[in-house]
Amino acid sequence: MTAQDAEELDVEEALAMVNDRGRRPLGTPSTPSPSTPASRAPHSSEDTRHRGTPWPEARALAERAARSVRRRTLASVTLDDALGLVLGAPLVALTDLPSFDTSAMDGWAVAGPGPWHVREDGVLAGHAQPEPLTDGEAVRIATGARVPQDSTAVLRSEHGRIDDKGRLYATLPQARDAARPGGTPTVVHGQDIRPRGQECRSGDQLLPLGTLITPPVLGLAAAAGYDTVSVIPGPRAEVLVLGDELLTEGRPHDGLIRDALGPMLPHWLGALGAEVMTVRRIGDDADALYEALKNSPADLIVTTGGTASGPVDHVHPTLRRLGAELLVDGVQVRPGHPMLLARTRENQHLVGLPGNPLAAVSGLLTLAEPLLRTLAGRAAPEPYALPLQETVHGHPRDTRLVPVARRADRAVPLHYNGPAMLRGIATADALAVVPPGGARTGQGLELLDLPWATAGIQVCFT
Ligand SMILES: Nc1nc2c(c(=O)[nH]1)N[C@H]1C(S)=C(S)[C@@H](COP(=O)(O)OP(=O)(O)OC[C@H]3O[C@@H](n4cnc5c(N)ncnc54)[C@H](O)[C@@H]3O)O[C@H]1N2
Ligand code: MOO
Repeated sequence: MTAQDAEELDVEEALAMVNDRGRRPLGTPSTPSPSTPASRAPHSSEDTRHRGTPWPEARALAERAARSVRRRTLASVTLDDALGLVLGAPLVALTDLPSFDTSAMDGWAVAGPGPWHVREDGVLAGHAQPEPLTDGEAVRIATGARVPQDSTAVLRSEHGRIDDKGRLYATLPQARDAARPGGTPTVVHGQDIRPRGQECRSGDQLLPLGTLITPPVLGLAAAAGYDTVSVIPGPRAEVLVLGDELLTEGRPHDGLIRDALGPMLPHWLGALGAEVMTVRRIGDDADALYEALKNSPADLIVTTGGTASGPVDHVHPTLRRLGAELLVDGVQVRPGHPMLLARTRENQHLVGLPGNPLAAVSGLLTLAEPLLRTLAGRAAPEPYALPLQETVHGHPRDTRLVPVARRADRAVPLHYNGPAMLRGIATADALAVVPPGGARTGQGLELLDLPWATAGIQVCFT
């Protein structure tokens, strides 16, 4: 595909190309067929209605919900704003790299066999094109400087010696000639010259559409001549923290507790590819929630708390009042089973995370991760499994997500993994997917990596 073809793609086409390359996680069934309306999936059987959607299916539904979102246009952003986004067009070299024959070392550019007469002037990086050399001539040259035309090689400064008559001799330790009696140390043609176009020619595709823009991608784009890059815009997310019992500072007191999700979620969502617009605390006020949902311009609204059926659990009633379509209403996973996914209006979704903090993490990785990843055009992570260091109890019917640390190619289950606890996940590398009934020592379990555990930079993507 040419750069121009790529410019003409819209986001949906770009996403289709990216996502077709994606792989499904272990144990995830194929996405429900397009003929099965997502809205019916949670109600497909009595059992499901009662207990929620099976965990793998919930993830597939979240991914599929993102694919139903209308076409968005690709954006052109400066390199400063591109980190963590995905290339919306292939990165095509705008120049040869290097763009001129370049000295790879500090030393002398030399022409013909030595010894050489050293010219008075020198050549520095960024300077004008030097005069060509003639055989028997050398000129001082710096790393990164343009090599004079007709140079044979660059002789490193530590491999040359200038005699008292100003003549340069090679003192190459590795020169084969030098080992022979009477042999003259010489230089190999082209040595320590990086020829123009060695890395790429102008027009070469350096990276395909769909590449995650990491720090080295930014560097490569700059080297290849880019000021801006075409990207799939990050989905905009809004976080609504519910609960009258939440404090935003100080120690818990009088039955009030600190909001643990407000400080955590925007960064986590950012690491998953979202552009977080706001975090709002709206207490247990059903009207405030309704207004916030009705007026939100976000692609994804994430609520915390209020998903169960207590007297102030307003999420379900408010979604009904809005006429939202519930795509997932409860998931067969522990913790976090009351989590939900709804289509609030065309092209806008809501993920309802349970209020218990680890249950909220479970909802984040079960529903928000596939949705955001797909909207952002990121490829699904390569599925992988590690053997368990020790037995983990399972839920009789539901999947369990258990924080684990990776130690010497084993998954070590962490304690303090109750639904209300963050102490275990705070030192975890991943969540292990424990099948119903549990898993024994040595059994291989699928792991969902935490974004910063594998690529620390991603946490800075917000
Ligand atoms: N009758 C039932 N009660 C509950 C069920 C159930 O099935 N039937 N499920 C339980 C499970 S499991 C979970 S998980 C929670 C989910 O509750 P909600 O999503 O409605 O959340 P809340 O009731 O608002 O809060 C639960 C818990 O978490 C604390 N919380 C809430 N927000 C935060 C926050 N931002 N930071 C820290 N902690 C937070 C809140 O104070 C509660 O202690 O429902 C069970 N009940
Ligand atoms: O789903 Mo709840 O997190 O089990 O406590």
